[in-house]
Amino acid sequence: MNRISERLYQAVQPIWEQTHRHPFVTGLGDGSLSPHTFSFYMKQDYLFLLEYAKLFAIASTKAVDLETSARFAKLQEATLNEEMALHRAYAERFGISAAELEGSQPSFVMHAYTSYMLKVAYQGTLAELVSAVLPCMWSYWEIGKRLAKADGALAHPLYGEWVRTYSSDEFGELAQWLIDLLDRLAADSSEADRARLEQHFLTTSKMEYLFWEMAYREELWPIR
Ligand SMILES: Cc1ncc(CO)c(N)n1
Repeated sequence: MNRISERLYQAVQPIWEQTHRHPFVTGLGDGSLSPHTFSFYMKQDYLFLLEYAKLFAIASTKAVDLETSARFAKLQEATLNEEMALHRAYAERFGISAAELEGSQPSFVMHAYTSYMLKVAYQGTLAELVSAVLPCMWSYWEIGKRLAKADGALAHPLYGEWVRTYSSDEFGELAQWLIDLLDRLAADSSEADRARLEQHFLTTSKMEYLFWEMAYREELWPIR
């Protein structure tokens, strides 16, 4: 099969490599990241995941077969109750309540990123939706795997749990399922359709980078 995922992976390499070198990401691995900055990130990521989970609900309604529809419904459930539970547990350690997390002020980048994906989800095909949401999962898996190899990163008292979550086989299987699904959905698509999928994938890969940058700068909006 002509796997579109291979083409997408090649296309985003320059962006993903920049992401691996970003000081927020390297700081998670060597423990040099400030806890205050991490807590800022957690609040934005909590708002992000609340919107991200909705994308899976939309995907579930766009899926044709039972298995795909059910997997997306389960993915929404796991995002809200498992991935976001990690954030709630982290927040508690910082003395931030779940209500406070949900009531955080949304940053410009969080807003722009989730709005883009929701637009694609409402207007596009299931393949388009998947191509837009895939960099989130796939790039986190790549980051998790890379950080897991850094000395002491898995055992770090503050950031170890983050690294363990995103480098886990369980998270990797989810990402791989989404990659394989996109390959199947795009198997017979035209070059014009494939180019559109690549555009979404590039756009949200850049948004991922900007999300790290926003968190590192603790920037809510570039203008007051
Ligand atoms: C911004 C962002 N991208 C990806 C993930 C992984 O689901 C996450 N939690 N947050």
